[in-house]
Amino acid sequence: SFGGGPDFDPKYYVDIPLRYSLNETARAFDALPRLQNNTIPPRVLEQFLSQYFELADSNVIADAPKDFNRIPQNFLPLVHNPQVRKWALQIHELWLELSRKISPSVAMNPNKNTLLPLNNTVLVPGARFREVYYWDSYWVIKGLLVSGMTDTAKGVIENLMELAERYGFVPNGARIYYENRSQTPLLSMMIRAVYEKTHDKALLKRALPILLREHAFWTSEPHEVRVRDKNGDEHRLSRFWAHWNSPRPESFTIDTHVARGMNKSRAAQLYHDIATAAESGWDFSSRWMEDQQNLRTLRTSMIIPVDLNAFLFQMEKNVEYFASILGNQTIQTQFASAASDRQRAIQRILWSRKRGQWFDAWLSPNGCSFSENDNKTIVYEWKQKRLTYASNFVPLWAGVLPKGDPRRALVVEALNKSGLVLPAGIATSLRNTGQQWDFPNAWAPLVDMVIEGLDASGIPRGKMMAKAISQSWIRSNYEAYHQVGKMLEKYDATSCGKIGGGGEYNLQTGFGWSNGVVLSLLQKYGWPADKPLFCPDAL
Ligand SMILES: OC[C@H]1O[C@H](O[C@H]2O[C@H](CO)[C@@H](O)[C@H](O)[C@H]2O)[C@H](O)[C@@H](O)[C@@H]1O
Repeated sequence: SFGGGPDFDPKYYVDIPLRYSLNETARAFDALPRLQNNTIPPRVLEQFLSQYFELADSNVIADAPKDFNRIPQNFLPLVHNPQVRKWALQIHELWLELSRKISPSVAMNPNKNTLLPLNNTVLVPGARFREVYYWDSYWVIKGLLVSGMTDTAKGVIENLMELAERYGFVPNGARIYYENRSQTPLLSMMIRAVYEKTHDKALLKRALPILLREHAFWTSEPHEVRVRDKNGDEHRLSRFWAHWNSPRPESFTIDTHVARGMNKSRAAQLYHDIATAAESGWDFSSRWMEDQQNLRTLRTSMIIPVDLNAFLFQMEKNVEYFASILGNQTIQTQFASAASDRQRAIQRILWSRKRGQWFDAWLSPNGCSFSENDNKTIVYEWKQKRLTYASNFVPLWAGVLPKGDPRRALVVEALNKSGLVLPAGIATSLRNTGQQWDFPNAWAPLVDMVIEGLDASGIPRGKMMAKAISQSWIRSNYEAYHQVGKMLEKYDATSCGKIGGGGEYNLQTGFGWSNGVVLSLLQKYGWPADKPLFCPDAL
């Protein structure tokens, strides 16, 4: 509905293509009649929209990828239960609903579209998310590989690489209003997933210079910061940082409401921390707030996040690996050393042996000195904020602790006792703030990283936990699918089949990463013929 009702979504309006030129549209808008309080009557505005704007999806074309087969060859060989197979095939079929080609009109008329042109098939998350998203694509690719759609997966990577060539980083999503920030950097993991399936060296050759550029983006100021450990040794770690200090166009009305009553410079700082939270993928969460219930106290850009640094460690290891395959010794050595520096920094700054997990470090805006190596660079003071979030366990997945390291057992135990492991997956945090990246929501990407981390830990208890979490997650997704008829963006970890909620927009359906995670977990663990799929209490 238009005019600020419960279903009003500002993103819808910034996504519609213009029918005429920007100038012509602006002139017509300025000429609209206003009420005494300078607002435009809703009906006049609606008429203006239908006259001057195209339909929302008129710049994309539904696409059936060539490598899609209704029954893929060798599909889920370990799934023996017919009910599970039937559902998995329904999920597989959803790739058709989420596949789009960008209309040539987008490249021809960039000023009439906020959508960015892309040459290959685009896989969107679903519903309001009508464009490709950076970190979502990793779990979409995992699912596409299970579906035997390797060429489509390569096309998704090629799209992201084209964006990275254009901007020097992969933007949050393929819209012009996402150009000011990136998102959780998982491009190297996507490339590794496809390489492990195809052994396609040409892909690695094409990707290597792009990954070097992406790495430089995350390891230069303002993303990179310097800190000293207790012994006085200096380390470099990274943070999220959007180049934006206005309301997000896709959430304009929401952001201006959050910043109401603030002076200009305080509001600009808040808008920056809002966009920075969007770069983290955790928009929004108590994780970034000074006062955990108050969005107005976001400090995202002054936090060194555990997960970001774990992802960058993984990127460094992947580049080292790709360079070794391509026979590029210089890069191999350079990235081996970057990875070991980051591993040391993560352990010295973010690790807590006592708590068996890693915590985000909060930078002090006032307490800082200058680097001894170069007396212009700031070295921040910092403090770990010891709160429980699913992100505290991402380094286990990223392999920050080497194989056989006894600290892995501490992490498994800490996760087991954390309160995050619930009957229907992994809660994002322990705090219910009404924000979507908090309790009780459980998100497919976090659940997948926790499961994969536990499974790879080499600790028998961790392996058992991984399997049990996978089963409860699949059951919960199925139960919700059975009720709603759709795959969802997020679920509620407290009860099997319960749907997620909270946040600034309504619960979305589709849904790329949820589909990818169910398929990849079914590929990994299978499902015996006699194991029931419904929630335990529904049996
Ligand atoms: O429109 C509000 C915000 O929506 C996006 O964030 C959420 O959806 C993404 C797509 O599934 C997901 O990647 C992200 O983790 C979610 O929080 C978008 O990424 C934000 O930039 C945007 O402001």
